[in-house]
Amino acid sequence: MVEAEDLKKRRRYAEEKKGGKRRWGLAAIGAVLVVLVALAASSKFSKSQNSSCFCPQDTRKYTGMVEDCCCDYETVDSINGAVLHPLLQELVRTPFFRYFKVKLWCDCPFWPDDGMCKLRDCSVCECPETEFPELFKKPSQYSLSSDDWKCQEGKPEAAVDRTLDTKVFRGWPEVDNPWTNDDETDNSEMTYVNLLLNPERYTGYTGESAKRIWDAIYSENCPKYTSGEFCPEKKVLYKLISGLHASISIHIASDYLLDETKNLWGKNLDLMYDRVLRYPDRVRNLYFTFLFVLRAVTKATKYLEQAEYDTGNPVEDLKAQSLMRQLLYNPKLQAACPLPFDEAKMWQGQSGPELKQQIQKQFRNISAMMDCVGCEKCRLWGKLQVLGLGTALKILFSVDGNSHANQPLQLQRNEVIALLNLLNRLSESVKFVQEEGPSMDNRMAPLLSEPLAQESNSWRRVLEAVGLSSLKKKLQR
Ligand SMILES: Cc1cc2nc3c(=O)[nH]c(=O)nc-3n(C[C@H](O)[C@H](O)[C@H](O)COP(=O)(O)OP(=O)(O)OC[C@H]3O[C@@H](n4cnc5c(N)ncnc54)[C@H](O)[C@@H]3O)c2cc1C
Repeated sequence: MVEAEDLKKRRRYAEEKKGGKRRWGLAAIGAVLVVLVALAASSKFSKSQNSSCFCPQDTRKYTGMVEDCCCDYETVDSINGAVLHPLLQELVRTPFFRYFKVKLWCDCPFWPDDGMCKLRDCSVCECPETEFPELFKKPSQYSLSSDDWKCQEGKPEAAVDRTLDTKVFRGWPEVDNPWTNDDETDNSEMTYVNLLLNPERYTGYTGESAKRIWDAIYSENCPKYTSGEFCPEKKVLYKLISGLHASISIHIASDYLLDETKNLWGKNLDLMYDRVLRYPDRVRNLYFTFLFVLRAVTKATKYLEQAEYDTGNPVEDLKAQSLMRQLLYNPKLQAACPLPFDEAKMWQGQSGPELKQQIQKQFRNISAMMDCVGCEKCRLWGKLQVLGLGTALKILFSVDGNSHANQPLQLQRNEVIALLNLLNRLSESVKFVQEEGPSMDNRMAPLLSEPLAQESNSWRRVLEAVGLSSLKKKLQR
């Protein structure tokens, strides 16, 4: 009996002990679950606080109106893909739009030029004689030997005939652009460059020289506005430069020297993400700049429609004119985005005229800074795109909006070439962002959260030091 009683007690004790263990086990699992739920909730909270939800159903990161513009992101993407991009790609290949007149060898007015370009792709190829339109050609007494027309890569001092035939400007006025530093009416030291032979791509121009230029542009000439800034004029210059900078970075990343020994070129999506895609502000500024320049083109419709696209090649010149008309009068574009940017809202306040002068001076400084770019090809595209922006600013802000009665719009041939080539570059960049952005965000964002990207480069470096970059690469494979 005693033994049976004892046995029962022991069994009960064993059961209780087992139950106790189970309860402890359950409690521990519960605690872990609570911690996990809390972590998940807090990360969801922090994500929603940073407005960067990575939920799979949230496929569009950029929605609604592009800031200060009259067109939304979805429309920009669709109209760019269906109309603008294909037309612009063809247009910039026509002889009229592919030769750009530029002063490449200039002294930097701010500090000594310390070219940091290490690739031969840094240099600009001059136009081969066979490619040069008859009308652009120099008078015969000044003509060069065929050797002089060869690519002058790595030979900055090589002689280039800079005399220009005045017939080049037939039908086009000689006018200076008030927004840029170069005197566009001064043809001395100008040379013609075939843009198709000199694509905007990675050149190896980096380090202190490049950084100093961007730093000087941002800190001295277009400081970043505070988030509470209401004055649209003060934001415009910063957004235009940041949008252009984003576009340049995208072109570097999309045509990158992946393997120097094999001369292998291709996309560097990591770089595109690191420099642009992971900064939503930069992407937004790119869309803003695109719409701003598009508005300038559509505002100048009458002028651009009637201009002479004459290079002495009737078939190609007709094509240029026809493509231009298709762009200016495209019914899809007119219906979807009739007023990409409303310039009439600008300079309304009392200080309007003063503000305009100040911004014009700042932009002129930025354009002067292009003479300090220590890589020839970067300087070519820097100058072209800054002249394009200057032309957009001139069309939108230097001319009487409606009648052009006080100050009729007059554009130089080179301004039109710069404006349309700039629009094409921006259109390419918007397309890259639309095509690569969502998949890159999905791949990279969980590894590198947005506030980390924006605010703490040092944290990023720490994470990269502990192997985040190799993880990123593995995931990309
Ligand atoms: C006019 C110009 C044209 C150039 N063209 C070429 C070219 O054709 N090919 C080539 O290989 N290199 C070119 N470069 C060099 C290139 O732009 C970079 O400077 C270089 O590749 C080094 O890049 P980075 O990562 O140090 O950052 P950078 O691009 O030099 O940026 C410097 C700093 O500016 C800020 N920043 C970057 N992007 C933005 C943005 N979109 N908005 C606001 N702030 C920003 C960041 O704080 C960044 O650290 C050009 C430089 C200049 C000034």
